[in-house]
Amino acid sequence: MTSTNNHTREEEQLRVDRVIHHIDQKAEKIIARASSIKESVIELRKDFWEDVTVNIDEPDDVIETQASIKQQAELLTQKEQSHGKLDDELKTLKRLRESPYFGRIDFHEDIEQTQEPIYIGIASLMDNSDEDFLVYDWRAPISSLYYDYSPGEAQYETMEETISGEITLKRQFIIQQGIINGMFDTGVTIGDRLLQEVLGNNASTKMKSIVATIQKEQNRIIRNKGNQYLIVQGAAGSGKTSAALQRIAYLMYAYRDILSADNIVLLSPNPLFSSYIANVLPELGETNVRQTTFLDFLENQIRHPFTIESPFEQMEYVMTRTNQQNDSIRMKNIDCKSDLSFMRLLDGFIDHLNTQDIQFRNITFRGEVLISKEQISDYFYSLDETITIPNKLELVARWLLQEIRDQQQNELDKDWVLEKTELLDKEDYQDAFYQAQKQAEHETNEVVHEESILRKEVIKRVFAPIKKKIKEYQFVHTSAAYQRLFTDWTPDEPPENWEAIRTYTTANLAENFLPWEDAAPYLYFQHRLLGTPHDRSVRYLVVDEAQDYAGFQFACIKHIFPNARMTLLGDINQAIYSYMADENPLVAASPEEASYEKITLTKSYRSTRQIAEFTIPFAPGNEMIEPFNREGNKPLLIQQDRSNLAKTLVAEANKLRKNGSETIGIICKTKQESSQVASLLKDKIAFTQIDESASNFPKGLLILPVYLAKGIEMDAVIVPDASKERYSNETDRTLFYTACTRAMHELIMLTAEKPAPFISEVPQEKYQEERR
Ligand SMILES: Nc1ncnc2c1ncn2[C@@H]1O[C@H](COP(=O)(O)OP(=O)(O)OP(=O)(O)O)[C@@H](O)[C@H]1O
Repeated sequence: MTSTNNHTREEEQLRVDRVIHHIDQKAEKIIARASSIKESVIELRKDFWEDVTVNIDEPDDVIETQASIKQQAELLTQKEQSHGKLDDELKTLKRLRESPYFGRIDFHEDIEQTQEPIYIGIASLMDNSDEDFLVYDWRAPISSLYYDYSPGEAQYETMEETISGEITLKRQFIIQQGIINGMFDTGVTIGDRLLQEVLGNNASTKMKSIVATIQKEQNRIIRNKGNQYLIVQGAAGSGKTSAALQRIAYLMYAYRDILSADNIVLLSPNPLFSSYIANVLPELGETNVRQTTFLDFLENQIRHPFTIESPFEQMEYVMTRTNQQNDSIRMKNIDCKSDLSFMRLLDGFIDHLNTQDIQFRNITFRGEVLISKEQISDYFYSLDETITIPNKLELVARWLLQEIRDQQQNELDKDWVLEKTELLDKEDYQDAFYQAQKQAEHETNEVVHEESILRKEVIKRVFAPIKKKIKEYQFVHTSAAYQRLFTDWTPDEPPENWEAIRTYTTANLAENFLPWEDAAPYLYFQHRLLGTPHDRSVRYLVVDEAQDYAGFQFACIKHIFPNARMTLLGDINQAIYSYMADENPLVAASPEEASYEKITLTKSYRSTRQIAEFTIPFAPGNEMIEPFNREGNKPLLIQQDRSNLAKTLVAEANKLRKNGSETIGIICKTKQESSQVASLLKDKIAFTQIDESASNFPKGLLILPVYLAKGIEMDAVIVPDASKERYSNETDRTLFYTACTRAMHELIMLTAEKPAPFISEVPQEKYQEERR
């Protein structure tokens, strides 16, 4: 990599100046257009009622008035939308003005024999003639050259063809406030110098976009097309989350005519993480996609008012259990319900329900049973066995609605109906009057009375909630049907400990409580029973931290979104539960999948070389991990007396802060340990304790359990108890690995006893040791 000379730099700065001048001119024009639209919007709003013909004397006039209002409202919406678009354009120009581009390639096309410098930035910018690109969007097909090739032979794909040629120059820029502050020509691979700069910065409390330094292997993820499942296994800090977000931005660009932010759902591990990444897409000029956690998703989907345990509460149980509890029924329940074999068991139970045992609810009206659950059950089970349960339920619903319509007729002339008409409001009376008049014109034999119309209105309203419940299949008692699985049914091949699991689950259901491991099975059961109202708006699903989904949970997601394309990103080294490993999609991407591709990211960017070299020897998986070459201090292991813990933590935190660390995480194994450390440090140093409700984290000193630190990063990490007592088994290995790999620049571990066994797997020269 060579620094370019001053002359070239001046020329490049002149181009930046020209582009900025062009941006300013363009912005002025847009502002003028926007203000004229704004004026016309104000006018339209002001004169809205003048331009509308309002006449409600006759029914025909009412219809005309409605049409006129609709037309006027549409005009207003159109104008407001084009104003919104101009506003977006202005925002993009503002971002471009700050830093118009970050890269340049000179590409000599084989066929065209042309060579134009191509400048690449966060959005496209055309010249005045609207013919040539002053800046290419980083997602444009030609821009992939920048990420995929060094100078020399290169090619890129357009929609129609592959274009080959030669890159004769590849240049990177750091442009801030319109000034080139750094400029490098690259000979071999892109980015080292720029990457060094970027990665050497302090951690941020919000994730940043990486468009200027996307690496070739990351670009494969970002621009991946064609496969229904894209599975990314990547070492800690290899840029999985970053690649996922740039991929979303890429998809929104590449498929902009058919895909919007609403069609993409991102499943993230916790609210803290959601807010951590919330700025990336807006920074790139894109709208944020729908983000949810799996817990929120389950809470929204499950129809029974259960209290659902959070995954963190489950983890806390798993990690704080005593030795005697290792074999507890809770652990057995987790094993059983996380496994795909439980899904097969549920399928068997569903088959059984097809012939008997579904629980129904009475349909009541004014305190009386209108159609009893027994009648519903009889009707249901009289239907052909070969029809699926959801299809039979549809037939039942149709039958029930017909019964209700008959009942409506029966009730129509009763006295209570007339009494209720008094509760209708003025408009209803007016409506009834018009309708009566209109019908009278057509019906010659019969006189239509307003009263009968009003009665019908009352009946319609009173029965509306019942009909709604029928349409939502609320006549099925899903939770009672589920309960039968554990009380009245014996599977052909009961899982291990089935008796104990039955008792445990029945007790929880009686309390309306779903432990975390039961939540996905219940949702799956609900979907299989009632049918899946496929959310067709979800076209892409991106699942981050995918290693933390049990086999069952992932299969449930696939069942609910059978047509969505999915990108699953995770790191098996950071999986909390070892039992999930064999069924996790990251490990066992099932070959029977229609179309899947697995990409492995091995280069780790977050931590200094010293921290990465310390963590690699005890990484739980066998995947290769390559540290990025950024220098720092060796990790420090401090052996000290337990009574000195508070003193050492305060001293180390202060030292780190003095040396430039802005975000320092004291990462504990559990919430319990976090609370102990917090009470120890109270009044001795300022800190923020992060719990699972946190949706933001500030700079400074943070105390948090490792499972909430997933996906985020800090300048410095202190592990307050790295002893063998705290971290010993294989699950602890992944937790310890996750904690250490959150550190960008500094890693300090304290122990009062023998250190965690994994540390002894690291060659002694890879860390420093101190006794205090
Ligand atoms: N190409 C890149 N250019 C600049 N920075 C990068 C690049 N790739 C990754 N990084 C940086 O490396 C850090 C780790 O990235 P990210 O959080 O996306 O990794 P991850 O694989 O999701 O990590 P983990 O699994 O440990 O949570 C971030 O600070 C990110 O900005």
